[in-house]
Amino acid sequence: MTNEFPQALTIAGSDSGGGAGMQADLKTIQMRHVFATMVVVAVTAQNTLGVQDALALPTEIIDAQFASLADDFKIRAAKTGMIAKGGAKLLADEAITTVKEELSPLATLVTPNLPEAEALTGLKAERPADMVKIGQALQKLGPKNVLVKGGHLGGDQAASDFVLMEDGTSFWMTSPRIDTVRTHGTGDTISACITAELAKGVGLEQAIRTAKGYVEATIRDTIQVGHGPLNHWAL
Ligand SMILES: Nc1ncnc2c1ncn2[C@@H]1O[C@H](COP(=O)(O)OP(=O)(O)O)[C@@H](O)[C@H]1O
Ligand SMILES: Cc1ncc(COP(=O)(O)OP(=O)(O)O)c(N)n1
Repeated sequence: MTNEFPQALTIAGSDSGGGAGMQADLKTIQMRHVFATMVVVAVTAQNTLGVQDALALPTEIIDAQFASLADDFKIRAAKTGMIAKGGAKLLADEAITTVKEELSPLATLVTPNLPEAEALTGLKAERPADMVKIGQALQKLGPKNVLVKGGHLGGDQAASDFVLMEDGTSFWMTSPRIDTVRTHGTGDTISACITAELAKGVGLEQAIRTAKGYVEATIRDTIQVGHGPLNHWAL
């Protein structure tokens, strides 16, 4: 008997520009040699400059997509998320409470950027050390593991992310900050890569480290498309 090919799920919105959302997830998961399935929850009119419009899909068609997948696939890891870096309103205010109180406690890992972490905890990060307190506050909401992404600290500080694991251990992942504004889709890309690695059976810490390396490569190896998407072919 052959081993079943690893399968992962992304529950996401569509980005017409192909740089973030479910398109970034699909490209990333494919690059990790995992079969990607998708539940589309919204459609956005978007490009690498920003989000121009968005429409949430009716619950019935979202439920139908889950039912279709359940009938056919053996999904080993799933991800969701839809708040954009630029502050574009992809999630209704009342949904933030749902994310906090109902979704977070179910998660193996949450991967907020700093504006998202602030919305969830009320804590602001001005320097890397503040990210430790944020990680601890987030873990109290119930997710087992927390990855606080530091891309928004800006300035000349390195791109440092803080990880707090279920057993209380923690580690930093630091990479040189690449001097670019072309980072649209980085949040989706790092979490999709983690999801794909988990679907393959890789341990969580290794999956997170692999994803940090992959997202750095997608930012560094630029391609001439529009105003500059990530390069999901990067290795
Ligand atoms: N200019 C950059 N150079 C290198 N890595 C970056 C840069 N900007 C973001 N990153 C990395 O990309 C990932 C996502 O970053 P972040 O901007 O914090 O989240 P989001 O894309 O969700 O807004 C993190 O691992 C972060 O360290
Ligand atoms: C449809 C859709 N979903 C999610 C995002 C957010 O993507 P993310 O990688 O977190 O951040 P941006 O770099 O895209 O702001 C999105 N833009 N679109």
